[in-house]
Amino acid sequence: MNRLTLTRPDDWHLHLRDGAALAAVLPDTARRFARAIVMPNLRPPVTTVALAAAYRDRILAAHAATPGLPAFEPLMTLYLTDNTAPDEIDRAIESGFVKAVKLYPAGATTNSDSGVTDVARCDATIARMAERGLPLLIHGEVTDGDVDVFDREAVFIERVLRPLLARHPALRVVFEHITTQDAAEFVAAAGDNIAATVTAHHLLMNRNAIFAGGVRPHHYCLPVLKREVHRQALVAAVTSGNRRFFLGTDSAPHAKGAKEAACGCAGCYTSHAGIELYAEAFDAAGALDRLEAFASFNGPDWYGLPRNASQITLVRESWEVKAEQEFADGDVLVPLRAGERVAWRLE
Ligand SMILES: NC(=O)N[C@@H](CC(=O)O)C(=O)O
Ligand SMILES: [Zn+2]
Ligand SMILES: [Zn+2]
Repeated sequence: MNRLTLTRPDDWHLHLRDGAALAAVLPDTARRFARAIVMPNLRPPVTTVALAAAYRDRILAAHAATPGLPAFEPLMTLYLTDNTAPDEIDRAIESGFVKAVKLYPAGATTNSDSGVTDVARCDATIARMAERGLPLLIHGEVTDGDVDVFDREAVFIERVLRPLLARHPALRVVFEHITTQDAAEFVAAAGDNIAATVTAHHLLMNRNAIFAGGVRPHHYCLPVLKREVHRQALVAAVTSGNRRFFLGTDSAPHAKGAKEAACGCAGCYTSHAGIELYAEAFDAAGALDRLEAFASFNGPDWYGLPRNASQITLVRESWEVKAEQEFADGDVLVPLRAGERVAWRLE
């Protein structure tokens, strides 16, 4: 197969940032994806429906400022804090544009300082979410100092996620950017209320990529890349036909200077090849026929939204990724595969 026409996909986990950075990265997403679940980890975080409405307007303005882009709908999220009130959940549902609430364990990842210190403190608010069917999107890593960084996701399942679901069995959860066999098996064994997003970079790389010939800051993201056995388990999960796994790029742009530093930021930028990289991963697994469900059907079906009506076409024709691309504040960003080739091209 050298040409692949798909229902236009959606990105169920995306960082668009704000201001000039937003304007710089949004076109890459809008050329490929009709909708995206937009992460709320701005500074300050998007903690209320009012802040989400204003952020949504800035995204739509950035979209309108680039002529010729296909239509794009941002699906907004709220950043859960220890102080998020149950009423905010009602307001989120009434808004129509807030589709989920995001749980960042405090200190787990980029801009998570205002995150949740102990999820039990949020029980009343989470109970309201379970009652009203608003999904909780989870960055599933513990931050306890006694836990090895490569084990943070697996330990999160036992210490936090299972107890949370025991308290709220009807809660709808997306286990975000899963990176381990443990998480893939947990989701596969769970009920219909539990789903997961998987990034392209976790399908394509294992942890060797962080140290290939020297330290590679542009391959550092959270949760960090894992062993090959885990990468294989993720590929098996997304190509299994299970409808509770769907596409979420976790494209997370940072300025080049912030990545190439003594203490570099976590996040891989992948929106420039947001669907093409997944095509490579599915192709390598001999499962291109499963890509459309993963990229374009499973997400909207789980969220209860219509599938997109338009299509995109990918061709098996390699192209070279730019060494860097425009970002913000006079700095550039370094996209994944910078200076190297991607095997599939968007027509
Ligand atoms: N994935 C990352 O490594 N970074 C994300 C945050 C996140 O999704 O955890 C970011 O906002 O930069
Ligand atoms: Zn995360
Ligand atoms: Zn993310």
